[in-house]
Amino acid sequence: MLVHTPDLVAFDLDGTLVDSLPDLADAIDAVLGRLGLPSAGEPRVRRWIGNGVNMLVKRALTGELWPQDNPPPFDEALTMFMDLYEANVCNRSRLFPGVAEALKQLKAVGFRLACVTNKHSRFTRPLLDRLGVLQDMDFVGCGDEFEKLKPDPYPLLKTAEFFGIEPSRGLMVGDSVNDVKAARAAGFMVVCVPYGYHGGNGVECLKPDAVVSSLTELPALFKKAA
Ligand SMILES: O=C(O)COP(=O)(O)O
Ligand SMILES: [Mg+2]
Repeated sequence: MLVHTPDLVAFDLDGTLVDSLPDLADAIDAVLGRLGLPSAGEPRVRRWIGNGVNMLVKRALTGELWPQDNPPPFDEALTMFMDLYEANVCNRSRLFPGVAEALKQLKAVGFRLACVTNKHSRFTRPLLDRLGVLQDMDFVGCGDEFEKLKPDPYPLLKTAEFFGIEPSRGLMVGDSVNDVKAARAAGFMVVCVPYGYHGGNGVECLKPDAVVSSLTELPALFKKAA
């Protein structure tokens, strides 16, 4: 349940708006292959998405979820991944069901919409554009454009500032612990989708204000709010 109807709805990208796993996994496996390392495959890459591109590449090189240092050959692997994924950012990636309709509907009734992602700007706008939803966003903030990534509240606080709204009037819609922690620390409301890349446990464990199985359920949720 939401305490009130939001003035601003900020969406996470990977695992919330877009099922980007197939293209991310293909690019990671291509990098690993070029380095003579065994491929990772979609189930493992799924768990590595969400903390930005540097962390994704580190995780792929080490196989660890929380690697300490930059493992060699990190710089080479990162450059390779950036170029490969940028060139193949939307081969198999698709909007999750209901996303296009929900964004158009929310926009039509006057909500301000943003995409606040840890994804790099080299991938984010081209991907949203290819999937036909970039024009629905009043603001797009990417991982490399903020001083800190989610779960830090900084990206959401900057987004609220951009719109000139109180953080308590903002809603974050996301798929992972990073989104919930960022929203709570910023003072945003938070709703989760269960279909994304949230690791092993269900999103209910993250204690969001609500869980929606499709973004098309958001308007009904807002109607019930004060
Ligand atoms: O890890 C990433 O690059 C993107 O993650 P996000 O869109 O879920 O914030
Ligand atoms: Mg996500």
